Amino acid sequence: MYPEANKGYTYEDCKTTADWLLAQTYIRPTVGIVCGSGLGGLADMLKDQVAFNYKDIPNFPQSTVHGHAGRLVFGTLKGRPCVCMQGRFHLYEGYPIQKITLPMRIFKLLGVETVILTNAAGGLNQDFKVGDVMIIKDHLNIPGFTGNNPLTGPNDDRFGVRFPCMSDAYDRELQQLAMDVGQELGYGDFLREGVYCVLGGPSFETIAESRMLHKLGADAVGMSTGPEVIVARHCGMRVFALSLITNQAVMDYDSEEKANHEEVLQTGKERAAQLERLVTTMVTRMEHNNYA
Ligand SMILES: O=P(O)(O)O[C@@H]1C[C@H](O)[C@@H](CO)O1
Ligand SMILES: Nc1nc2[nH]cnc2c(=O)[nH]1
Repeated sequence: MYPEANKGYTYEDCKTTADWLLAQTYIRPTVGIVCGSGLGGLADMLKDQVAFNYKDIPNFPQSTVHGHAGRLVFGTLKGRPCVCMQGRFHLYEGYPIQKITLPMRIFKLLGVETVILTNAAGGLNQDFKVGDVMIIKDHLNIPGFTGNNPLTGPNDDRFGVRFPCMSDAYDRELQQLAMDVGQELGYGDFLREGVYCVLGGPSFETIAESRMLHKLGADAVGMSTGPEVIVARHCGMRVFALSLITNQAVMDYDSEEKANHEEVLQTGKERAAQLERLVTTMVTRMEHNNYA
């Protein structure tokens, strides 16, 4: 009924991977974290680490992008059991969309209840500056507009319903928590909120494309996160996501700026410490407030 290309991993495939991981570590994570480009330092915050190279995990794809180490790290953040992807997968690496989102289903089967995703993104909102941290309140999933949605293909009800709602994709309590924590830590000057737009990449946007995306309501543009959020929500996990604005999308024909991956990684390095503190504090508070 469905073309072979749209066949994702089965429930049993996902279970094989999750059971393999559960057999290798006593840590039972309730929080899953995904590190964006240049933001892998988040994983180093975990204590009592048990780490796996992606190449050693059954069914797992490999990281091919500089700034994505390709390690799955289990550990604790202030006592709370977590699992952290130090490196994610992207459509432009050539993986089918079901493969880049597979880790979300593995998270679910490991017992994860809340997913925190980070990414590097280009700023479209003219009020944003490089180094700003944008709490994602919604997304535009452009690959989905052309039928490239990670839930395409047979639906397995053990994961979730055929037609999942996405108007509540980004958990509002967790957005508020991030705002509160950010203000307390003195990050108010660079903390923003907005709409993230996913494109397939790997080419950065033309000036006309950036202008169009801005007109469509996007505040930042990137190459990930949206598909992962769809799969995480499909299987009932709470989602919080943020973008580090690593560069300004070029919107002006007189501009001399040129988007490049080195700048993306450099901005990640410069903001890493604050981002790590924000996420760590949020995870601690989630526990106190019985989030998750
Ligand atoms: O994994 P993320 O979304 O953080 O990575 C972004 C998009 C591209 O992979 C890369 C471009 O510099 O950064
Ligand atoms: N598509 C896209 N992805 C990014 N990741 C980091 N910066 C950018 C950008 O400007 N555009």
